[in-house]
Amino acid sequence: MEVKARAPGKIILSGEHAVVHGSTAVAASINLYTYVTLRFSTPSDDQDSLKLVLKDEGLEFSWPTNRIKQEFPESSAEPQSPAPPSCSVESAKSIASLVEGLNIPEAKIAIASGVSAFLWLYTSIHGFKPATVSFTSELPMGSGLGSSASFCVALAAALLACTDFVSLDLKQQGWQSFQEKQLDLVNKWAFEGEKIIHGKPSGIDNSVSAYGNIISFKSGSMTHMKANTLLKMLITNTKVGRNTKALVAGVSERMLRHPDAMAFVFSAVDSISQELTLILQSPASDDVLSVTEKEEKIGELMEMNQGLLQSMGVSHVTIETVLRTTLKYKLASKLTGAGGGGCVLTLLPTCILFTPHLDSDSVVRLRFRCRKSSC
Ligand SMILES: Nc1ncnc2c1ncn2[C@@H]1O[C@H](COP(=O)(O)OP(=O)(O)O)[C@@H](O)[C@H]1O
Ligand SMILES: C[C@@](O)(CCOP(=O)(O)O)CC(=O)O
Ligand SMILES: [Mg+2]
Repeated sequence: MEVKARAPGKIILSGEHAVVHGSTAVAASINLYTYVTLRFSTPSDDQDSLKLVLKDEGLEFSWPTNRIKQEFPESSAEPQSPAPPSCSVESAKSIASLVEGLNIPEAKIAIASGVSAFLWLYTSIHGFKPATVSFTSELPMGSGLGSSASFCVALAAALLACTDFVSLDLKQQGWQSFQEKQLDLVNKWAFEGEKIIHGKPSGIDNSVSAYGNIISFKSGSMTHMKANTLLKMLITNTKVGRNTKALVAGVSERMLRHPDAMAFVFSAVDSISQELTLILQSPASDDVLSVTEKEEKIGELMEMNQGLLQSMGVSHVTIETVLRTTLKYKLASKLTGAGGGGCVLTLLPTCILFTPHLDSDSVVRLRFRCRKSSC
């Protein structure tokens, strides 16, 4: 049997980092996906191992089932419980020992946390059952678009689809969607995977990847938003690699050094996200002036959020370059995701016809034409 699953990446419109400390954040899913294919071995395959294939990276790993049994003597080839366990210190050691022997190339060592999350989710749900699991993704890894969460959500979805905890008609062709209750389960398992990759995730990335659309999120609880506002966002990838776990830890350390000042920063972010939530949900309008007014407010909130992200220490010189470039065109931008490089969001007013143009020096130049007669 072969099961394919996919889960989307995301942009965070406001509130990254602060959301880890209890502030509200707003995120939307995007149409770039991570895909996973899960195929359990049959006796004719003569394969007594668990294989992980990371197609985009050109990497393939394999663990003999005996080796997995040795590290997880309690595990069985069948799922024990629908509730996801947290990875204990003992289990983390076992996973580290399974990952250590892989000789991952130094340049791709960041992948180790993804492999660890894979091993934890796979062995917790399907024990030492032999299988081949392949991944491919449209998302740039480590760029703030939630590749880690979409990896965990897609994997949890495929693994759970092959259990009795989730009833799907696997004989049916084409994509099927999970019901709300099943998504809750997928989301809980994916969160355990994110914990392994991020250290201390807020849960916003896996939630928006699992449920899609646009959500507001605070202290582990999610509200589906009925957004009435069409927003056009340009995503610029600075191509500066970074690691969410280290950036999140850096903000927590700053919080410990300056608890009072940081509490004000987080509280300001909370107000920004709440105001953004209200604007996005306000009634739609065809009137160009009120649309422009809304967009100006959203742009201003994004700029304020960016300022607060700078004060958390998660901006980067390349992010500042994108901000300066877009500001020349009076466009508001902010980093999205963990920052430190990665992607930047720019709000494109809906009145603008926009043509991104890649010059020979590989720098994106922007060309605009305004549809409004007033500007
Ligand atoms: N397709 C994938 N295959 C293997 N690991 C992945 C994949 N996608 C994400 N990961 C894991 O997630 C990490 C990136 O997550 P993170 O630093 O949170 O950035 P982001 O989530 O913004 O892309 C990678 O270094 C890797 O460990
Ligand atoms: C910084 C943070 O708010 C978002 C991280 O997103 P990403 O992994 O950079 O895509 C962390 C979190 O909420 O778990
Ligand atoms: Mg991530």
